[in-house]
Amino acid sequence: MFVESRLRSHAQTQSREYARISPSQQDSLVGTDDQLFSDATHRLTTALEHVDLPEDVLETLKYPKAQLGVSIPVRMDNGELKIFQGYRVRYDDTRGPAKGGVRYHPGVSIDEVQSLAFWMTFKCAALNLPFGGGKGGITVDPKSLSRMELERLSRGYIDAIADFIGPDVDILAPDVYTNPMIMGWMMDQYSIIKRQICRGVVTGKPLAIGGSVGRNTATGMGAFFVIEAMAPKLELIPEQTTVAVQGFGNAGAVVAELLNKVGYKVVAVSDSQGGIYAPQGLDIASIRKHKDASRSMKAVYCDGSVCSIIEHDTITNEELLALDVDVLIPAALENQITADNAQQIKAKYIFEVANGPVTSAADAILVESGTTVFPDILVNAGGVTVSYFEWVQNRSGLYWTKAEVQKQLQQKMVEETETIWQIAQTKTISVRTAAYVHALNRIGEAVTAKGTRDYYANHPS
Ligand SMILES: NC(=O)C1=CN([C@@H]2O[C@H](COP(=O)(O)OP(=O)(O)OC[C@H]3O[C@@H](n4cnc5c(N)ncnc54)[C@H](O)[C@@H]3O)[C@@H](O)[C@H]2O)C=CC1
Ligand SMILES: O=C(O)CCC(=O)C(=O)O
Repeated sequence: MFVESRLRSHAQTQSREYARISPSQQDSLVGTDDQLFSDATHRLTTALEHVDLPEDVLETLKYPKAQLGVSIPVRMDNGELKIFQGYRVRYDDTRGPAKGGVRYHPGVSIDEVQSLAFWMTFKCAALNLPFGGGKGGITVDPKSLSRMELERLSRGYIDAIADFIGPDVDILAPDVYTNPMIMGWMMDQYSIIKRQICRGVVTGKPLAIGGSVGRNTATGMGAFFVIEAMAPKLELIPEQTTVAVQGFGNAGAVVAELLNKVGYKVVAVSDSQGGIYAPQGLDIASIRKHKDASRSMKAVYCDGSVCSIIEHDTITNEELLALDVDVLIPAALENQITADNAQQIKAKYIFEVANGPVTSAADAILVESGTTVFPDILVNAGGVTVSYFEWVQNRSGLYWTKAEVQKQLQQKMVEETETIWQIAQTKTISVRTAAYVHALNRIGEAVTAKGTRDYYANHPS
């Protein structure tokens, strides 16, 4: 009875939100292609075998709490009106307001946003952040827009979703192809609508308007702390450890550079155009500098003011994934390692900096071939952890130093890595399943603490 009425409540929330979207979006919201989401929830089913939680908790977590699809009209620079499709999903808010980034990418769909919001729920619980999971996105190629068009689109998105978000409801942040500048526009637009300054509705903002130092590098740095915490247990000696990184953006470039700085041999890096490879190791700092300046993946070595470009061998993203390296770091998009290419993976360890880069079918193949996967909901959680610090700073009005942010981040990442590793060892389960078990136990505790909520059973309408 309880489960039924709770599910009815889910359905009512969703249909109210459906009413605000176009017929074509309704088709996509009900999910014509829900492969990614069913694959994401498969992880939950696996973890459930190792936790002792009431049926109600598990049933509730199979569905997003609320989802919104919007059409965003944007006046383009040439005078034409274009309509973009946007989404926001609040997956679960049992432990606190929903929290998660906004993605701008041509491949964004409701299925993808739902999956990303699902992962955020478990990520925030795994790290013990007082948040639930949310995510948003717009189906757009941001590289094809001018800066003014991008700003109009970002403000239009906030106009469309303003009633669905809030500093105590659902908090936005950057993800693929969004950045502090866009977060600044979003916070400003929300504040205009609410007629008051609302810093806490968006994290990853520019420092000048309430951002936190260290948020921009937090995802890569968090992943670095996870790898460093695991290195002694996995007997990884930096100078003897080769690394390949797919995706050279906010997350991938930072972890590649930090590893390189402490001696790891980063032999390959890539972006959406492909990658470069040097078996003797790349100088990541110089590649990053050049990429920032020219957007192309080349290595530049400078001696004083004289700089020269070194042409390295190029490789495709598929070739990068199959390199014979010790550590592989997918840091681009989901579904990169699937049943089709998992057999070609030679890396001993995969640290998932991207969300969902390894499918569950691939997971099973990797277990067979002896590759250990450290999951996204742990490895890339540094971003949302510093987002939490930013939200706390916005609420208190007291701003932390870079050293404080990094110290707190390191402490959290190392502590949860150790705990999850211990769960995996004790229960003889994969690190991914251990991370879900850890998160599920915390979510279960929160559900129990809130009581039975028999209100729903007594007020079925
Ligand atoms: N930015 C953040 O704070 C967080 C990001 N993540 C995840 O990390 C991943 C990367 O995100 P960001 O670095 O923030 O994005 P970004 O927009 O800064 O960079 C994305 C990078 O991936 C590359 N890329 C895009 N498509 C690719 C493809 N098909 N093959 C190879 N490379 C490709 C791009 O060229 C770019 O270098 C995503 O899965 C994101 O969800 C996870 C946690 C937090
Ligand atoms: O910083 C945040 O709130 C969320 C970052 C994000 O979208 C993610 O961890 O996937």
